[in-house]
Amino acid sequence: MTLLDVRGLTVRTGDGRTLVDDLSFTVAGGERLGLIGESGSGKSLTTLAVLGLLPDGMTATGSVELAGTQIIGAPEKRLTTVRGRDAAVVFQEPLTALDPLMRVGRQIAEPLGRRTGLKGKDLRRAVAHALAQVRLPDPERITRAFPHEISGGQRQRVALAMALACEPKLLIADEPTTALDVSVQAEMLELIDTLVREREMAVLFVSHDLAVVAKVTDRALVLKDGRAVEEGPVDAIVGAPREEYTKTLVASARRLESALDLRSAR
Ligand SMILES: Nc1ncnc2c1ncn2[C@@H]1O[C@H](COP(=O)(O)OP(=O)(O)OP(=O)(O)O)[C@@H](O)[C@H]1O
Repeated sequence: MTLLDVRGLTVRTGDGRTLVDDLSFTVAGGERLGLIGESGSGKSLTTLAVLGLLPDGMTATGSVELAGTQIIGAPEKRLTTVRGRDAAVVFQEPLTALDPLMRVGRQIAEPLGRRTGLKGKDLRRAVAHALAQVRLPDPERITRAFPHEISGGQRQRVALAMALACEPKLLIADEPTTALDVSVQAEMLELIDTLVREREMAVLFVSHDLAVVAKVTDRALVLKDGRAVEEGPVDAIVGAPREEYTKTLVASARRLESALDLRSAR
C-alpha cells in the first residue's frame, strides 16, 4: 500500500524561482527509497515539503499525500499530528532536533510519553530502553547529559531514538551520517539499517553519496536541479545507469571506491 504519494511537487521561492520541479514518486509501506543528487539538487527541500516544513516564503504546489493526509495546504495543527506519528525525521545535524537546554532523557521522554501514555518510573524505563536500542553506552549518564555534553555520534543516536520513539510509519533520514566522523558513519548506517528493518518501517533516505544509498535502500530516485532524472532499483542504477548524469555519479563513486581499494592494497 502506498504510504507516501508525491505528485507533481513543485517548490518555488517567493520571487518565483523553481527549486523543485514537477517531482513525482511513491514510497510503499516498509519500502526504502533513496533520494540522491549533488548538493543543491533539491533533496532537502523535497523532504521538508513532505513534512510541511518548508522555510517561510517558499511555496509548494502539487500533491503530497502522507498516510492519507494531504500535506500541501494543511493547517499547522493537522501537520503536528502527522509529524512523528506518520513520519519522523533525522537531519544531518542532530542539534537541529535537540533542545540545547534540555537533558537528553527528557527530550526522549516527551515523544515517548505522548505516544505510550507511560509516566514516572515506567517512562524512565522506556527511555533507558530507547537509548539501549540505539546502542548508546552508559544510558544513565546520557539521560542526564545536555546535548553539548555528548559526542556528535551520540547526539545523532539520540535524535534517532527520538524519531523512533514515535514509531513512525516513515523515517526520513536527510544525510544522517554526513556530519559524523568517518569512523562512526558506518556504525550509524548499520544501526539505521537494522532498526528500520526490525520495525518494517518505510524509509526516505537522502544522500549525495551513492554508496550510502545503495547500502540502505531498495530503490533510488536521482535528482538534478530539482528534477527527477532517473528512478529504479538501486542495483540497476548502480549497475547500469541510463542517464548521463547518473553515469557521472556512479563513475565518481567508483573512482572513490577504487582509490580506497588502492590505499588498502598498499
Ligand atoms: N531558504 C532558502 N532560500 C532560497 N533558496 C534556497 C533555500 N534553501 C535552499 N535553497 C536553494 O534550493 C536549491 C535546493 O536546495 P536543497 O537544500 O534542497 O538541496 P540539497 O540537494 O538538499 O543539497 P544539500 O545536500 O547541499 O543540502 C539550492 O539551489 C538551494 O540554494
